[in-house]
Amino acid sequence: MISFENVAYSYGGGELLSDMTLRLAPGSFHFLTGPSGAGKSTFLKLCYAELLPTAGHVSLFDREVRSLGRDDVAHMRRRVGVVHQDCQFLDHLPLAANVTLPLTVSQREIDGGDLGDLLAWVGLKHLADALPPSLSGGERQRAALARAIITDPEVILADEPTGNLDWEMSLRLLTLLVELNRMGKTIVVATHDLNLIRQAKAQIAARVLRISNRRLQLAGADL
Ligand SMILES: Nc1ncnc2c1ncn2[C@@H]1O[C@H](COP(=O)(O)OP(=O)(O)OP(=O)(O)O)[C@@H](O)[C@H]1O
Repeated sequence: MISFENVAYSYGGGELLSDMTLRLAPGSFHFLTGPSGAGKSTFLKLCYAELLPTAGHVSLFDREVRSLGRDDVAHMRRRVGVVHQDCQFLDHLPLAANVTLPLTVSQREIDGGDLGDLLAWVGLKHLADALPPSLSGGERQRAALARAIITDPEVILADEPTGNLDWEMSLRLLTLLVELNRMGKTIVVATHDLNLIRQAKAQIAARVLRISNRRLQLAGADL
């Protein structure tokens, strides 16, 4: 699905990420950990071609990202759903319209029943008409997840999706991600929350990647 071969990334100073080699298999579930500023968000941006590596090769669905034109990137992005750390919304549009925005911009539509099912699945059907500023942190995160999966992507990348949530809401979000993985989606979740990782590992065969000293390591079974 996504592969890195000796990938490095630098924002201009020294290398932030160095010599990373990895293959994310279809249907896998990975957590990505590492200290603040280690480069977790940067890693995810490399995964969806928001950034291009400064050395090495990133392939998305067997295509080298540097060879992709603008249309190819747009097409690839539909196959990758991203839940951003800050999950921004258009505040003047109701939640339902925000969730369907990725379809609207590509001039596609969703059946009203399917949208209702999706909102019900994330527990937000009763808030379909609410404006984003009135939503709680947990509601925003679940809306961001619904928006990320409305295009039925094969891969879901989530950047600190439980960052500001209490434990109960974090578990609720984790359950949704686990269900998506059981449906066959490939998932990568960047998180600081080791308890969340332990909880997930009790339910699914999740692997834990750690960025340490610019390198990618596979964390041991102790987590
Ligand atoms: N656009 C940018 N230009 C220059 N430096 C950047 C840019 N974006 C991020 N950085 C720097 O790169 C480093 C890694 O940032 P990144 O957001 O990838 O880390 P992170 O591991 O996700 O951090 P956190 O856990 O705090 O979210 C940080 O030092 C950050 O300041």
